[in-house]
Amino acid sequence: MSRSDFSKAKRVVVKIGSSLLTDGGRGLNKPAIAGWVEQMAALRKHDVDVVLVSSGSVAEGMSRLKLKTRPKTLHELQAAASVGQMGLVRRFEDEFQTHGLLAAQVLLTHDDLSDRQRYLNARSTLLTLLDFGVVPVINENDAVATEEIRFGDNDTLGALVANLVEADLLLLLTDQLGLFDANPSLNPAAQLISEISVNESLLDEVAGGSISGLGRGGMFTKVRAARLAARSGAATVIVSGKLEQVVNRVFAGEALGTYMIPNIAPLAARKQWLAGQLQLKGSVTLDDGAVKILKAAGKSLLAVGVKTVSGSFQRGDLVSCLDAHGQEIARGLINYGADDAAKIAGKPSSEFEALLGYADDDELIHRDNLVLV
Ligand SMILES: Nc1ncnc2c1ncn2[C@@H]1O[C@H](COP(=O)(O)OP(=O)(O)O)[C@@H](O)[C@H]1O
Ligand SMILES: N[C@@H](CCC(=O)OP(=O)(O)O)C(=O)O
Repeated sequence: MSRSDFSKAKRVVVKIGSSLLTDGGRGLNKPAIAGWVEQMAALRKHDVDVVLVSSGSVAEGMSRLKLKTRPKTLHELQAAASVGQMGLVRRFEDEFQTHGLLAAQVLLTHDDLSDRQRYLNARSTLLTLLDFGVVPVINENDAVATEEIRFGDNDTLGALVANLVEADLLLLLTDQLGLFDANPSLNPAAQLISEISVNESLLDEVAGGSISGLGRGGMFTKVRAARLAARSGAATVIVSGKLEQVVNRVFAGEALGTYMIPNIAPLAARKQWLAGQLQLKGSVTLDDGAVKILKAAGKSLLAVGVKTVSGSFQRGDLVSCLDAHGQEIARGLINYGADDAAKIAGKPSSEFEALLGYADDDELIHRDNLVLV
């Protein structure tokens, strides 16, 4: 896909970051919100489905509660988010209404998307809203999201939503012109990267964290988001939400921001869901033979190829498969808990019964539950 194809996109996820929405921490930037909504409404007029992922609940809550700095404790953050979310959705609802559009609030936690059934439920709800012509306004359900079940940043949430609704385009609107070859907030000589493949390993070096105290993930999570989105074939553009008519101009193919080219083979729907799982419960280190077999794709992981097991996980948990250098090569849902996996590591399945007193699946991780990274 090249930039000129963006105009053919039928479904787009627009993510607006905290750094941008909050007018430097002084509550919501209302004129800017009106501007983005106007542009999204223009897309709707051309029958493009629009899903909005908006941050800003904590920042708006801080402003309403007159807190000068971002709260430190989780409960204060959750309280601030609950207060702020009211202002956020109200603002979007009012703005969409002026264009004759309905908005719907959808709050998600990581837990909602890591459970396959709930993932599918969320998908059906979002698709139904789009069928109704409604613009879903999504944020993390901060009021209940504890550390273990948080996305933490909305870039990741935006990418998983792009997977869920099979969007063509993910627009990450932020406070910088795009992704630079170094953090421009720290290095004035940094250069904007106009286009780059999501596969490019350089990305891991240049994408730093957020220093504003408002945003959470910085560019690190935007790069990860672009890679996740690419798994369902979505193109990602990281671009400044401060540019005049930015959404329409990106749609028209103008070379703004950073286009993260999704040139990886898209995964089947179930594997996209697996790839979007973030909470690893442990890891298994493989011998070189098993690494080769997994990389050749399409094969299950057998216990015989495992050298060591670490972490405390249960059957069905997500674990990482590492090579001898500790590099992750795949992740998947494991068929044995950590203690049993350690007992059968390096052994053929014919010995499982003698070692464990029972024999379950032959595979440690079945190929349907395994995804290369
Ligand atoms: N290579 C980079 N290019 C651009 N910005 C970067 C880079 N590395 C780190 N950053 C930081 O990422 C910030 C944007 O991320 P963040 O504050 O999380 O915004 P948002 O709320 O929009 O997600 C920038 O303000 C900048 O400080
Ligand atoms: N969900 C929270 C925090 C999300 C957040 O800050 O994300 P981001 O703007 O992507 O760095 C909020 O609405 O304030």
